[in-house]
Amino acid sequence: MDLRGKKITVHDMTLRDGMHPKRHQITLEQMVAIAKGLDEAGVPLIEISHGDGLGGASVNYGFPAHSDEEYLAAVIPKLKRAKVSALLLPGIGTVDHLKMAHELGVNTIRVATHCTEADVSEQHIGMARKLGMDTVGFLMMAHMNTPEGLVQQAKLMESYGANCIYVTDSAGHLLPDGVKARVGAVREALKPETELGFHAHNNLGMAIANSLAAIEVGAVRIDGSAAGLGAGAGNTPTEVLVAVCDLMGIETGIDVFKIQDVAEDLVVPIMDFPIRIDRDALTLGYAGVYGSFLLFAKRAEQKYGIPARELLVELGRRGMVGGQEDMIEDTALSMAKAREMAA
Ligand SMILES: C[C@H](O)CC(=O)C(=O)O
Ligand SMILES: [Mn+2]
Repeated sequence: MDLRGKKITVHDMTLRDGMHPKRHQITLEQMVAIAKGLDEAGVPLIEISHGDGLGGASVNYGFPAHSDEEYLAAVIPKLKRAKVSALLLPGIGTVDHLKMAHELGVNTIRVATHCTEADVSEQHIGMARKLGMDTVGFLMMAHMNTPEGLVQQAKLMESYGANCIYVTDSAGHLLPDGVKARVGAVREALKPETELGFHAHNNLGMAIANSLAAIEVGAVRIDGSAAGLGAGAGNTPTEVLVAVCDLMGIETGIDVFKIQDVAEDLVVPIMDFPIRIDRDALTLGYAGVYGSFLLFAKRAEQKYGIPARELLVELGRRGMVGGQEDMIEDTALSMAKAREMAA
């Protein structure tokens, strides 16, 4: 594929999706150091918030080391060029969170919904646009909708005021043809001025290939994460994406070696465990399960003795989606009881 001359905006997820494997415990010092490193490497847009978005601090999603306000207030003044985005899931984040982020200098708001529920994003997208923010609609678990279905959802978000729509492979389940079908269909259906983005998870080892497939059919914003720090087997590693793009003649504006150093010197040392495609992360991709369920399933394995892999397969079979985190423990409990009865 010849992608020479294309320009993309790399959007870094280390300090938001990376909060999942850190159990939302990144310190302010780590956050500032990594954000400054990303900025110096030329990353144009950096996402900062609880892993589940603004307002995610809760029993259901986990309490972070610091509030969204504290992270944003610590990082934003330290950046020279990079802009900051925040994720917001309606139902978790409120319009007040959105206003707080705007007041602290957040440039981009990404309003995330399940891929069949764009209608719940109207209020937040409308408010972000009213505030003059770069406003993105983020359709999660995109493998669970057809290209035609995604087009309808993307059009809704566009009609509410989003100037960019993301196809989000939350489970890392898509293969390049599936990415092309979805991103390509959405590209054809939206206004030419509406940008398209793609967010990958590397659970099947396809994050780079899928990101290139998305660029091929019109995505201009691509998410990455330094050293891949993100839910499941992580996101598209930003440093690998930048190197591959450089070789292919795709412009990112990011320094190939500086971003490697951020990954190696600042991000790998803070990992609580290696971000890799272990059997559980692979099962997320294989069974099409929401990336951030991984640690919940591993915890349930410890508590109820149900192997995380079996639990994840069952969650996939039941079609569980983000927001149903409380059902993970319920499912493990019922599987454990069923085993006890059968014994
Ligand atoms: C709340 C999720 O972590 C958002 C995301 O990054 C995804 O769906 O993938
Ligand atoms: Mn993600």
